[in-house]
Amino acid sequence: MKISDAYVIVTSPGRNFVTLKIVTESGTYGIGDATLNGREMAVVAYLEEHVIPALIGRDASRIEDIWHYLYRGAYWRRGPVTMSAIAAVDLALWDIKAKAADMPLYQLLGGKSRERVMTYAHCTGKDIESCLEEVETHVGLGYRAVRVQAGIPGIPTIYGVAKREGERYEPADSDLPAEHVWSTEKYLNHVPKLFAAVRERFGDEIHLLHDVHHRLTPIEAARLGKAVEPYHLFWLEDCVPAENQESFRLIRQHTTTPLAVGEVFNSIHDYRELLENQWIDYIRTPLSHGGGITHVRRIADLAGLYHVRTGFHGPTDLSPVCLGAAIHFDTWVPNFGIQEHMPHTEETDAVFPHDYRFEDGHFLVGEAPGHGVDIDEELAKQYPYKRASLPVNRLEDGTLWHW
Ligand SMILES: O=C(O)[C@H](O)[C@@H](O)[C@H](O)[C@H](O)CO
Ligand SMILES: [Mg+2]
Repeated sequence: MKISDAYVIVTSPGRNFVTLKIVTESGTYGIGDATLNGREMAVVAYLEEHVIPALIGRDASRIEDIWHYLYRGAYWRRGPVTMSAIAAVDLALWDIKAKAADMPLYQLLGGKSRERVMTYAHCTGKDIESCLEEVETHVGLGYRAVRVQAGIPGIPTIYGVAKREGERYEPADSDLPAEHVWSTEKYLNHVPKLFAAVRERFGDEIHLLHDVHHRLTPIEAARLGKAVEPYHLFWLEDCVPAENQESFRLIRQHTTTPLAVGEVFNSIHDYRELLENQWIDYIRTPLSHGGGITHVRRIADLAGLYHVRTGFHGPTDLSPVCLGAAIHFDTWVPNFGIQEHMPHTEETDAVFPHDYRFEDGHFLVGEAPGHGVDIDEELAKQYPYKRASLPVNRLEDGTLWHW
């Protein structure tokens, strides 16, 4: 199973996606997602200049060896660009191996641990009332879990809420970074009211989640975790920037609100202290940023020792290739928790034909050999790359903050 060709496809059906295709001598091919939102072309260059030339002629069945060749062989370890590039190769190789075995990927991983994959939807509104309407709609669609984010009085733009009513939320929404304003005080005073309103209207059954998007200090995060305890959240996500894993000791000492972290992590080492000290409850690293299946399954296994479950990142800036592979992983992994679900646009779904299905708040894995997601290369050509950047955030006095 020699690799005879490999190339990168950049397409922008509504937003940018980077896809790696690896072809073997027999004609069997696999595809991997290499999209790193706002830094897409860095991964393209890494793949084209440093990875693809080293892949040609290698045995595609040696996934583990190729992983270590790319990881150790780079000398420069970890980092989102490197780990996204390695992930793309890894996902494509698992796709090839499963196709060669004539099996859906979840079978190769160890078979089904569950019949379907619970997802959570994004419910956002400019204020509490419009957010409640969103929850109503999504409960009607069958979701058992919703992420709730609302506009904050006195803050003009806020993470997770679309710019204009009726529009979809898209973070990378301008050529150069848009500038947002942030006030921790206003946010902390408002969020508990949002959760009180949601519980009052929808009762205790539905799972509620919330993303702080790295904006608090540890003691502020502890205050928020305590304040929302009566509304028993499924999780509070990224409550502080997590380079300093030790921050979570303080947060954990103060609150029983479950904590999720890791959408910007790319290595098992980013999690070690968090897991060993039992400071978190869910890991978020998506397959496409964490070195692929080969590496993320090791993180999931380590997490399992500490009762920590998976809750993979699944925004629209990860392509259907990443989502499709994640649904196979979620179907297999013993310590599954939940899967984020932000529906892709029709244009995106047309470029990436796939066999996973969404039904009643859950994903159902497909039975096609491989990870079940393909790319229509002709259609992809109709959507040229356009630079798009994530916003930056400033405090009201102009200080640059975490977005
Ligand atoms: O929980 C989430 O889904 C994330 O926080 C996203 O909304 C990120 O902001 C985005 O993926 C950045 O590229
Ligand atoms: Mg998040």
